[in-house]
Amino acid sequence: MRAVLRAHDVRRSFGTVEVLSGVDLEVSAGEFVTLAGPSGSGKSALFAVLSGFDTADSGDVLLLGEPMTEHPSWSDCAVLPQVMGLADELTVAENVALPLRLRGEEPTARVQALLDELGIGALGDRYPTELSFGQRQRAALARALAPRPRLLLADEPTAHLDHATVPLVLGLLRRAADEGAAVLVASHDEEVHEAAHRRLRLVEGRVTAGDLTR
Ligand SMILES: Nc1ncnc2c1ncn2[C@@H]1O[C@H](COP(=O)(O)OP(=O)(O)OP(=O)(O)O)[C@@H](O)[C@H]1O
Repeated sequence: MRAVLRAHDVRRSFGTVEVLSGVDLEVSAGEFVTLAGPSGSGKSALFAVLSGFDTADSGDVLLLGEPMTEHPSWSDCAVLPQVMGLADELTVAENVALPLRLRGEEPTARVQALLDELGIGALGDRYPTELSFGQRQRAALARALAPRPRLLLADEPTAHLDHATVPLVLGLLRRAADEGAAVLVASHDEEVHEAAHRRLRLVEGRVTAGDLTR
């Protein structure tokens, strides 16, 4: 398997507190990997660095063998942040279609199919502010999946969802990996970790092989 994402000795401090103290990790094409860790351990801080949104103080982040850039394309790296970041001036369907339009494609049936699979097929014409948090989270996932990204980084993708909806989201994340994406998911949700091929854990600023106890 080929590493799509590789981080080596990544360090990041805020003020005098070193949150990431030499993180090493790799996620390969076709893998669904989860990251656990106590609240405040630095999972979101790590995702910000891994997605190019933030810059490490030192260390390397490589996407497809190249240094991570500040704005990777949605096709290379799609991010589902904890704060969902949908564009409020676009409808849900327009939001999901955006990564396709940005690479010059007309939106396809895939946009509606993803919304349908996530149980929000009737909400495509609404604006994000007219949706519940859980519905917005699903719309943001649809947008991340639409361009079939090589790397998908999802921070707490089930945080606002009810029990019936979690399997829909996990099914789509697994399918993205089965179709060749490298998928890394930070979560406190045991159900998410149970669905993973491999589990990691962030403890005291470093990533280790994880287990189901958080
Ligand atoms: N931009 C920032 N400025 C200052 N401190 C920050 C910043 N970002 C994160 N931190 C600090 O880094 C630590 C890790 O935060 P982070 O949000 O990454 O944790 P987390 O593991 O994602 O937590 P949770 O599971 O609760 O979402 C916290 O102590 C937080 O206060």
